[in-house]
Amino acid sequence: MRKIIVGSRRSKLALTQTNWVIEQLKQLGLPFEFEVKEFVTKGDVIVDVTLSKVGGKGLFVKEIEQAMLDQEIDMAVHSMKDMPAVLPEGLTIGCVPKREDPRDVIISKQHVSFANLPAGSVVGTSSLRRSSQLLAVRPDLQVKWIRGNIDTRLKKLQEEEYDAIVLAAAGLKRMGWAEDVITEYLEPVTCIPAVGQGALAIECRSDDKELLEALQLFNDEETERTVAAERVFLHKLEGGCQVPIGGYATINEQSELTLTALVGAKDGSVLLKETVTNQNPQQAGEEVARLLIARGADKLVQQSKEQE
Ligand SMILES: NCc1[nH]cc(CCC(=O)O)c1CC(=O)O
Repeated sequence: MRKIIVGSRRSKLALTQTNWVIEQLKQLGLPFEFEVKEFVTKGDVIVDVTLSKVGGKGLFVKEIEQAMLDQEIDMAVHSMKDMPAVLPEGLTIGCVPKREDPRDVIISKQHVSFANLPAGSVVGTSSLRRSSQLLAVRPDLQVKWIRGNIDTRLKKLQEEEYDAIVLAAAGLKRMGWAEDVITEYLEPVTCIPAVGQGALAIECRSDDKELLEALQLFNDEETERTVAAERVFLHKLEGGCQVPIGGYATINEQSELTLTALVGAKDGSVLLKETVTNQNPQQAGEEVARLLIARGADKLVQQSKEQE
């Protein structure tokens, strides 16, 4: 039986996700053995600077992708939102499992909702997307940068000067911590999630026909289509994480896809949001990008790059 070597970051969340996927693939009867190989990526080592300053989201996946191209590993499970819009030549997303909760959540020390946080409360996040959207509703709050894995951030909330932090529901649910820690779910109308948030990407080599075919059993078409639309938009804007940028798509009973996307100014002074409905993920992503660019989104992205 072929042994599939699965690369994973060493964080608790990454290993939990990787082992969960392997378990699901085994239950679906895939004719493989699996072995996990752990990686400590640049994104895991550099925890003292804002992510956007050290090269962005690619940091979590690059080394694992190189190992895959070098045939040291065959497959990797990533958080979709850590994936750059374009994959390296020779690699592909072999399957997209069903999406977990896409929402952001507030975890507040005193268990008070976002609306009821006292003026001046300190909210921890290192995401421009989260901070700009939250400050747009509550300009009286103070944002303080926070980095590290989700377990580190939960610890910092208790031990450091934060009144609340913002995290993705998905990571907490996958860890089994959601019930214990979440104070409030933020609906996408308030806080558009990151492109791909809550979804996983199973990456493998484009020429690994045997694995690609087997992985199709674990693909969720609705998630694949919604995430595809979001990622087309991301690619058109190519903002990295230097501007507030978000995108969230859903599919209704008529199988129509609705995509809402957001681009903002770094300081939160401008937030542009557009929604489109289209059957076709590629068209939805392109259309929403076009509408936002017509309103100056590309200039916001350009400005933020010049400021770096
Ligand atoms: N920014 C890091 C990151 N990358 C993926 C997740 C988990 C959520 C997901 O899979 O979308 C997280 C933590 C967080 O944002 O709370």
